[in-house]
Amino acid sequence: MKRARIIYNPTSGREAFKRELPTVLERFEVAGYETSAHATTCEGDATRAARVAAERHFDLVVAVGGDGTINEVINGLAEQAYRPKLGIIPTGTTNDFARALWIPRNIERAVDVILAGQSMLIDIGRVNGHHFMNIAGGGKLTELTYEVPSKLKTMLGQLAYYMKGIEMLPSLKPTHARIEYDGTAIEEDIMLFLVSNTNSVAGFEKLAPNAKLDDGLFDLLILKKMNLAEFVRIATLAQRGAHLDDKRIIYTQAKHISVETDDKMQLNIDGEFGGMLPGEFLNLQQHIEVFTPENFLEKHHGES
Ligand SMILES: Nc1ncnc2c1ncn2[C@@H]1O[C@H](COP(=O)(O)OP(=O)(O)OP(=O)(O)O)[C@@H](O)[C@H]1O
Ligand SMILES: [Mg+2]
Repeated sequence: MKRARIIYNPTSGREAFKRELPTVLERFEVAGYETSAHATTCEGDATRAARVAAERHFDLVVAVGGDGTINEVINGLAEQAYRPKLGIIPTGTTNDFARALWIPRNIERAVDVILAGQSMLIDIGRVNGHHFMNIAGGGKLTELTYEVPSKLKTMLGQLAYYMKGIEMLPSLKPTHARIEYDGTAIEEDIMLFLVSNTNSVAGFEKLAPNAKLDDGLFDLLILKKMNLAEFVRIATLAQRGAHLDDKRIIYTQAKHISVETDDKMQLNIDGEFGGMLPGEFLNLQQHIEVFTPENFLEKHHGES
């Protein structure tokens, strides 16, 4: 019999999962999985639980929560020689990663996707010993993702980011950076940089339009030095993916990226604080096998 481990964060965004847990367990059992569940108790607990599930050779690990929980689960799996397949039930606040994979937010529908059994191997990133599935980056504005309190995100959604973003605008200033990507070296005064694996970032769905989940490459987006008005204009353009032609933007793809800055710069990993730069980013190609909806796979295969 196949074995599944459900790892759920009881504190993520919508706290409705616990009520549905018996139904979900039942559905996995009926589908032929011997299934157990673990409620996370604190930060880092999902990483431990996922590592144990890999060591015990579970067939399937289901991450239930937001991007923070999925990131922790992936960090538990990534260094293991045997890695269970990954199912996702998005019950977080923003759910960027689930959105990028077209995984439905409805719990029953998300279970349907896992039990339908269609999966793909996706790339993940590693920087300074931490793994990420969505995005990493640096620059004052990227601190938004963890500066905005969870409660406010739940109440206001995207609006919470805008409010906090506007508050931070006056403090944005460039720093001198040395960036190397696959053998090319540049030096620039930059506002921020993003190393992305998916095209869905903090609600900007066209920020890195060429990002593919399994090509072994990151999309690297760099915003050069600019004044406030230019910054606001580019942010507006980015909403509809019209920012890439601007001369203050560098947009390229690479497998290996390193970034070093003159001023202290925090590293953001999948929306959480990830220590300080410098950073060395490496793409681990097709490293995790994740269940996705059939229509997403069709779109994906159509493009590649
Ligand atoms: N029992 C717990 N009590 C407090 N925090 C927890 C507990 N279990 C897990 N956590 C932490 O909660 C953090 C936030 O969870 P998660 O990212 O899943 O939800 P979210 O922030 O609401 O969603 P999103 O990231 O999609 O906006 C995780 O980084 C995790 O470390
Ligand atoms: Mg989170």
